[in-house]
Amino acid sequence: MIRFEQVGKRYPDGTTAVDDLSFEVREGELVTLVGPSGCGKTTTMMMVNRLIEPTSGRILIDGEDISTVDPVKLRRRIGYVIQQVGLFPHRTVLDNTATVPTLMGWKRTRARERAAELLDLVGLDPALFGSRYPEQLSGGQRQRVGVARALAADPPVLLMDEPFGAVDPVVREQLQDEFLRMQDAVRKTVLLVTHDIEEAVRLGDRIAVYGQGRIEQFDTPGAVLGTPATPYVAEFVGADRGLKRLSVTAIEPDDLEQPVVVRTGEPAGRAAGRLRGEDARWGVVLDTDGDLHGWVGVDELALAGPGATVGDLAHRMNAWVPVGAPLKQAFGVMLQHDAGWVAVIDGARFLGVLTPAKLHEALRRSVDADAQGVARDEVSFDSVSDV
Ligand SMILES: Nc1ncnc2c1ncn2[C@@H]1O[C@H](COP(=O)(O)OP(=O)(O)OP(=O)(O)O)[C@@H](O)[C@H]1O
Repeated sequence: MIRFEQVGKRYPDGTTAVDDLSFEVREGELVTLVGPSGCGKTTTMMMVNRLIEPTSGRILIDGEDISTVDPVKLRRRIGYVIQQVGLFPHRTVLDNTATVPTLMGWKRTRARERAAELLDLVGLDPALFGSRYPEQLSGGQRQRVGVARALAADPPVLLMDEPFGAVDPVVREQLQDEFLRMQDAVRKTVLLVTHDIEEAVRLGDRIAVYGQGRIEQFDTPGAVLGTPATPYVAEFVGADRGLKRLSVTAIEPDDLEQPVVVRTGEPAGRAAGRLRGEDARWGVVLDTDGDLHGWVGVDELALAGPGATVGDLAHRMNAWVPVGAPLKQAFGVMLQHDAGWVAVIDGARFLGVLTPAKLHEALRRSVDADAQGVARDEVSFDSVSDV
């Protein structure tokens, strides 16, 4: 969708801002550009909407060389969100959001309807916020309006330069979550600049890690954290990259252990016998539909009077996570409930339990998969490895 072919930018004073960039952002993909200050991220982004012209190479959008496209027309196809947001102070939130459709000649009512829809999408009630002025909003709300405005004309491409940079960490995480949910729905092709590796990992389908003026690694968050391509990348992503990797590795059914399962209706004595037979100190309790009910200890089953069923003695299971959740979430739940394992469910159905040993194995598996899995077929074009 957006393709950089050996793109370079050299300023008249001799500064090389970027050099020989080659990579591609696929349709509907979110690529984050991350790196230290001054490494050329913003320059890269501004070359896409021709606010900066490259001095070598070319950029294609949908196969079309953008240097041949009228910049004004080009920018209509490209939403642009910047940190300072740049809302017009004397226009209401609704009118700010309707700016681009209005410029494009939409009828006023249609532009405003669209703006209201967009405000809703970014979590601002248009009835409440639409008539306010930017100064009557919090920083996070202003950022949201910035995103709504960039999406108003439904551009296929979105450029975002530190879009969540100006807010505190809690609001920032909230905005990131909301943005991810929204991106799931609208599937824009997004280039997002950040200097924060956590943000890059959290948001990116793939990440471009910049060194000085060039890309050191272009890959999935898991691969960048698991197998950094160069010592520079390893240092940039941080010594705690193993921990960060927990957030991008999903729990899979193969990662799970199968503990002894007892049923709510089963007599306590019989269940105790089964658990002892398997040398288990506890069992997972499922109801008749196979849904997770709780857990029960072998000793309490053994001590129960005649006529007691497993269901009478079962404890609620608080330590559970859905399959597909990141390992980090499972680890967090283990710590929160001081549990040696967590149940993993699919809807209500019990799939198995994740133990610390299995968690470690899962992490190992994903590191190995990324190390061998140079299944990244487009590698030759993805990486700028010839430097
Ligand atoms: N007009 C200009 N003339 C000369 N050098 C420039 C000009 N604009 C930018 N540069 C230089 O190009 C390099 C890349 O700048 P760029 O703004 O792309 O970096 P960045 O990675 O976005 O940094 P930051 O995270 O600090 O915004 C920097 O060294 C910068 O000083």
